[in-house]
Amino acid sequence: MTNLQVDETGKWKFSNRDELKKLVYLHGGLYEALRLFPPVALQHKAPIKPDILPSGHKIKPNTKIVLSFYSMVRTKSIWGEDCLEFKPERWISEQGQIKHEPSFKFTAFNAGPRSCLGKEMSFVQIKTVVASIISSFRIQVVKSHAIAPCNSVVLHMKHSLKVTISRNI
Ligand code: HEM
Repeated sequence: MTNLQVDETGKWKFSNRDELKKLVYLHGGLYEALRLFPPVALQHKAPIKPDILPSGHKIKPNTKIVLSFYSMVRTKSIWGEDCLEFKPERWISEQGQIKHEPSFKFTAFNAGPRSCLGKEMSFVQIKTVVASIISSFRIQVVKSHAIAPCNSVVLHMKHSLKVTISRNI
């Protein structure tokens, strides 16, 4: 295992997954973004035979149950009083290590046997790309820009995201 390295142009170099695991705050920021804005914001399931939900509700076969992941992350009983806040620290333990949450609580990749097969791979890619970009560029959201979610199957931004980009000196 090698340390994070900076190449001759000042950019970070990553040669293996262990190095990416050291970027704890980046991990927290990415998980927090996916927590508050899960790309798959709604999910539906239907039992093939009669079932009883943890709430006690009896469900007939083929009844469609819609789960709102978008609402779950905004529920105090699940994520706490500060559930609406963007807090990367939520994902960092007191020892400064990455903190894990059960997949039935952090549902951005779904949970159970049909959960996302690309979760680990997507984080390797996202972390590598984001770390490379922010080591070279400074990105700031345009203050007057209205940020709003768009009604669609996959959650995306109604007015896109306007930013200014400048080179890190
Ligand atoms: C941030 C990135 C990603 C997010 C948030 C995400 C989220 C999800 C979610 C919510 C599901 C369940 C969909 C459903 O049941 O309706 C899913 C399934 C799946 N994802 Fe991802 N995904 C991501 C990236 C990827 C990547 C990069 C790959 C492949 C390299 C991938 C492969 C799959 C596959 C194969 C399934 C179907 C699993 C099954 O049905 O057994 N995903 N993903």
